[in-house]
Amino acid sequence: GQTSSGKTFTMNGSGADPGIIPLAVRDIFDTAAEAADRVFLIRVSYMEIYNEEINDLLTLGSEKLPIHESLERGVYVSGLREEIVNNAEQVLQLLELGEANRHFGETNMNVRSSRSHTIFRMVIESSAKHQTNSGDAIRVSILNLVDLAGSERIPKTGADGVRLKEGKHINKSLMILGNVINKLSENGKQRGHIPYRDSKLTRILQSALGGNAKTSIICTAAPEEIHIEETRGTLQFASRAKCVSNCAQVNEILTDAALLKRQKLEIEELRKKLQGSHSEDLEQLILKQRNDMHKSELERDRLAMELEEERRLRETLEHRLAKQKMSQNHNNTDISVEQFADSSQLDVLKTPDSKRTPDGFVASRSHYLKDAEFCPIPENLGSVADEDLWMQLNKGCITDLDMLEMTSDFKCPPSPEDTTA
Ligand SMILES: Nc1ncnc2c1ncn2[C@@H]1O[C@H](COP(=O)(O)OP(=O)(O)OP(=O)(O)O)[C@@H](O)[C@H]1O
Repeated sequence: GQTSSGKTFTMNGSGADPGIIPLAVRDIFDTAAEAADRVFLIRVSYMEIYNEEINDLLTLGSEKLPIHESLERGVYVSGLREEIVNNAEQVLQLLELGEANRHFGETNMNVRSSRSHTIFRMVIESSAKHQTNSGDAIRVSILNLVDLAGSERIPKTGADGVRLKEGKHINKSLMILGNVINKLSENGKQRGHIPYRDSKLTRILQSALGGNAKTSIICTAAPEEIHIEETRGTLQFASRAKCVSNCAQVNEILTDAALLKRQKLEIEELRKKLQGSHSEDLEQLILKQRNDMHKSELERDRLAMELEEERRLRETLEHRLAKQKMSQNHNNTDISVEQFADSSQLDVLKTPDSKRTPDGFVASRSHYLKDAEFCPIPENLGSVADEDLWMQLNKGCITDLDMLEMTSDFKCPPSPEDTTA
């Protein structure tokens, strides 16, 4: 608002009618007292920007403090005194001290015109009294209560000399504040560069204007018609400022211990999630491996049974061969087993067509020895061999009798029917 429209009065008020600053201070301490589960540390500072220079209002004779910027603290005024306070009264006393140090000047429009912008700052830190799952996080809030010097028309204020110089600085910084607000109120992509650095006021209030902050602006206007231009300008500024939208979040600072504790919790949660997501896959894998193992066991049992069967068969045959050999040794006229050295002949022992007798073996198979050389018919038998007699003479060594019929020496006796005919 223009000069003498009531900005300082709105912020400070009077004894009987306290302004925003004393009301806010009391409110903060009341709220802190209600939050029984948290401990608070509150610090205050009070500065003014006079002729584009920063003065500490809580330190007598302090002038021209520089602005610095760091990753940890952001933009800050170096060397500014910060007082730790425990109650509202303490703060109000400091405010009084600051007011006494502030630059005021008499103009045609205001006998006690603010010739500087002031920033009263409260830094409120809090942490949980008792340790919680979220660790020892410290919440940090900063409350800036700003009283601007009023814009002024030089002819109206009648400023000259020092007042004129002050007025120029005031107007310039207010114009830059207007530019910053205009830029911030533009659509995100069209915003472009925001000229925070063009004035100390906007630089210090950078985070409060367009950063992680909630900002309230009170505009004051003089009702007289003569000030209509200034009132119009004030209202234009207000309508632009309404378009700025910020996104405020809770600021937390973590101590090393709190950070470690949080990270441990996060790791634990992630581990649980990881186990949960893999358990189904693992179960399926285990099930498949069990099935495979079971199949392998069945196959192994089957092979073992086959092997056992083979072994038993082999033993039986070896046993028979041994017996047959002994039998052959006792009867030289019998066919010797050695005659069957040819493996193809030995194979007949396994053929299903073999006529099995406990002590005998099959001498031949028709498809192995087509001429039946294996079974010379004994001389005393003549041309016809009776099956029983053949077996008797051969001591159990029987041959394929069907094959005998095909030998050249074998003459089949005529059947009784044929003889009768
Ligand atoms: N609401 C109000 N009730 C009573 N007095 C008021 C009110 N608003 C302003 N005043 C009085 O008007 C005068 C000018 O007010 P104030 O100094 O607050 O104006 P300002 O906008 O801060 O001016 P400047 O920009 O020049 O500092 C003061 O004497 C103040 O006490």
